[in-house]
Amino acid sequence: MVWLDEEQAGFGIEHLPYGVFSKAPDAPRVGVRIAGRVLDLAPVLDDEVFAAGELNGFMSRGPAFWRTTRDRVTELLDDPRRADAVAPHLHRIEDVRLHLPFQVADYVDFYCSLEHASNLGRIFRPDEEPLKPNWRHLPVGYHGRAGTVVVSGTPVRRPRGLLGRPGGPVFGPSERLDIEAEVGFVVGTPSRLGEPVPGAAFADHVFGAVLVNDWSARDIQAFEYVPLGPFLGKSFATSVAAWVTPLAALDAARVAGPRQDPPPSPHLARGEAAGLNLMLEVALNGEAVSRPPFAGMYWTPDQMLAHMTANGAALRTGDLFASGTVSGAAAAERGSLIELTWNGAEPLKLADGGRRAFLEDGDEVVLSATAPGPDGATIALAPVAGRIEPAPTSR
Ligand SMILES: O=C(O)/C=C/C(=O)CC(=O)CC(=O)O
Ligand SMILES: [Ca+2]
Ligand SMILES: [Mg+2]
Repeated sequence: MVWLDEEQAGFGIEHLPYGVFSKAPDAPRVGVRIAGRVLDLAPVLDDEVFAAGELNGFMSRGPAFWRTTRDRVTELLDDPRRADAVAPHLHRIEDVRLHLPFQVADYVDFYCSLEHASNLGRIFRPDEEPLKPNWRHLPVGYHGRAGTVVVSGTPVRRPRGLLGRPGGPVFGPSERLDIEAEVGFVVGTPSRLGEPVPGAAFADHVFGAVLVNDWSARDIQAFEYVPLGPFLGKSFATSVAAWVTPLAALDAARVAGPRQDPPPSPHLARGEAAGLNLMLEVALNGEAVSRPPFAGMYWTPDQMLAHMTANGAALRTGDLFASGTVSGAAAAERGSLIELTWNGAEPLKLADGGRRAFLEDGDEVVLSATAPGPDGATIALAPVAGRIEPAPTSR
């Protein structure tokens, strides 16, 4: 098919992620990505739910509707006889603006990588056991700030905050600005308050996955977060990719999670092949500095869902829950600079001759990921990018 000639690896017909785009003077609306193009869904599917500037309405309709939509889009794009009818509704990605794909309801950030949690324990609490006693019993998490989730490409302004100093804290620009490479899951179907959602119901509620960069100011975080947890050190911006990969596109990427010892409580029992074989990449100013593997995450996404609703907390359309930093066992698989540079003690040596302990103004970070697709194809999760801007100078 003519528009598939310029196919970009990972965005073939087996992927079809959803996003929100606009082309002046028209208002933002829902599109599906195929190779380097966006298909405008409202006119081709003749449904007003796609004429909205967010995926929430579509996502709230539930899994049967997600499935028929995906089938219809696949058919439309696959059938050469439809090409003339579809062509006017396909736009080149370079010609459109991409928006935050969904209105974020609640944002939860987990801490599911054993390697990441152990590394941070060693760095922040060198005199203690790296893992707290609760860690192997539940996926530890906290509530983030939904209103500061931004779409890929949005500049990230260096935050200011109280930084711990021997003579007492001083207020100033963070000197330890970091990234966290994470995978986020987006809730489509809500649940009722008071009714826990078991992990087995994951596909009934979760619409899809996005890459997340949970920017973290380690110095602000270190001073503020005992005992209630991360607050301003992580709430200045959290970036998500512009395209949400539907769960159905990740079927071939499903793998068993690692063995859990001790076995979790029955309400957190893990489903079969509940892990995802995603290979992440962290690029700093165009240079790959880490390749974190998601397949080894100790707590799997179904367990995150079961845990966050175990007390009866309701799910809302647009809830985003992220895995926490993805780190593997090898040094080159760590998903944050604080781990890659061991809290700045071992700066990264970059190809351009530069060194980095933490992020400098002007640095650009791009997270990307690939996963096995059907029939040997590869799925590329859409990248999430952000560039650091200097801290504000006024008080
Ligand atoms: O272990 C700590 O004290 C701090 C951990 C984090 O900052 C990690 C976090 O936000 C959760 C995650 O991304 O894994
Ligand atoms: Ca995080
Ligand atoms: Mg909120």
